Amino acid sequence: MSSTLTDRLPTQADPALAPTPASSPDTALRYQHGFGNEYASEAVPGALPQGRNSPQRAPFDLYPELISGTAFTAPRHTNRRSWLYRRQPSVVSGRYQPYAQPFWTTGVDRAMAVPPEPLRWAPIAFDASSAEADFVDGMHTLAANGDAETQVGVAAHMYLATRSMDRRAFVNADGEMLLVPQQGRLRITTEMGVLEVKPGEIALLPRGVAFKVALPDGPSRGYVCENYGAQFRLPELGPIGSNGLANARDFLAPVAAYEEGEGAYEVVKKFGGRFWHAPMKQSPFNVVAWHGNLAPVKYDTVNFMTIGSISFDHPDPSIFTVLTSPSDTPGVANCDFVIFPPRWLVMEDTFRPPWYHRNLMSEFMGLVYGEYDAKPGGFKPGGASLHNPMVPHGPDEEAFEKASHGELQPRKLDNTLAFMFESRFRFVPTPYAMQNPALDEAYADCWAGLKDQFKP
Ligand SMILES: O=C(O)Cc1cc(O)ccc1O
Ligand SMILES: [Fe+2]
Repeated sequence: MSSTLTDRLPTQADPALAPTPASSPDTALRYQHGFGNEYASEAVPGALPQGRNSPQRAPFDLYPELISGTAFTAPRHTNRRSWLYRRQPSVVSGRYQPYAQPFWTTGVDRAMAVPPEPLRWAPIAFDASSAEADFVDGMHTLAANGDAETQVGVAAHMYLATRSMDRRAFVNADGEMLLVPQQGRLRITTEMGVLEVKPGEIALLPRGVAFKVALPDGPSRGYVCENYGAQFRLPELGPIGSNGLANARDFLAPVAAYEEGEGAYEVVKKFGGRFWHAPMKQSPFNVVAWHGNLAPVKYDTVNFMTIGSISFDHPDPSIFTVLTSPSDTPGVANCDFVIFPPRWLVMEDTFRPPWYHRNLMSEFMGLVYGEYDAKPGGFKPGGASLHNPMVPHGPDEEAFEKASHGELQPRKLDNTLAFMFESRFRFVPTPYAMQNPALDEAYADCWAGLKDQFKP
């Protein structure tokens, strides 16, 4: 059944709308700028009520529906909600039945014995479980912590998707989803409109907002942070000042777009760690206008204003934080999303790669493209590494040798994008991850040759 999206030009009711930056590849798509703004968008002029949210009858007899991503009483600076004006409310649905998705797990698995040593995976391959899988069925949890019931922790997943979702939608009631594509673009249709992301860009999809994913480039792979905790937000900038790192204006939210075309939908819902599905007679992408500050957004990491040392020493990687999900303890994140983008290294008399270290925080890392300076050989795009609390790690032998003896000219680390999901909670790898042929049994050998070179 074919369907088209009505994506008419924005109207006066779109004050936040500005042209998409020239760097964007999305010629057909339009976006609104900003992070956590009061966005407003109409696919049909006049569809947004003015001056109130729920008039006795909304324009064009649309149904107003409020989606609250935070408690009604959350402090104003964290409060997120949007008003959707739709052809039918979301509650119009068939009955839910259990749905099988065995590779997508939720929260800490206390029965799992986690080795207290560094773990690393080669690129996770498309295997039998991902043949003929869409974004939902192709999701594979590599590691998770916390508990969706108590709204604590995150999971690190890898999607291995070969099929677009057609008349199938997904709703995650357990957490928001931060998508980090590694191979192939994703065209993400959401209740609030359509976003397209390519490797190097990220998408942040709010908890509870229905979406579906099409794959314009065919088989697609990438990483997902499913966040059961407080919503990701921009970090405080402290002495950095009022500009820098990820600037709010570079985040892009979609404009309202509703789907036309006939045919039933299947809605798959993740709810309390279990999966359910229900038939729907209508498309859930039936929102004609919306306003509010809860919205899916995308962000191109080329816009990250990277700050580093211009004197000496290697700074803590918190300087590369794009988004943070705080926990109840100040400064100790439920999860930080940190990137290692192209940048200049200019430090004098400094061992420039990461130091050898142990950390209270747990570090799940992935590589979108290029080489990571601490592991030039062994860490590959599409792979992953996991350094849990107090697990020692650092540059491999090759990186140590080069960085200890190389000439300290200014040097550009170019064509590289690694990232880290850093959490206060230990990541527990899944059986899928621990039994995966990509698990690098020889990871520890990359440090084995580091000799005692003490010369008193
Ligand atoms: O371990 C890693 O590779 C991530 C990391 C990078 C860095 O520059 C400093 C600390 C750190 O944990
Ligand atoms: Fe580290």
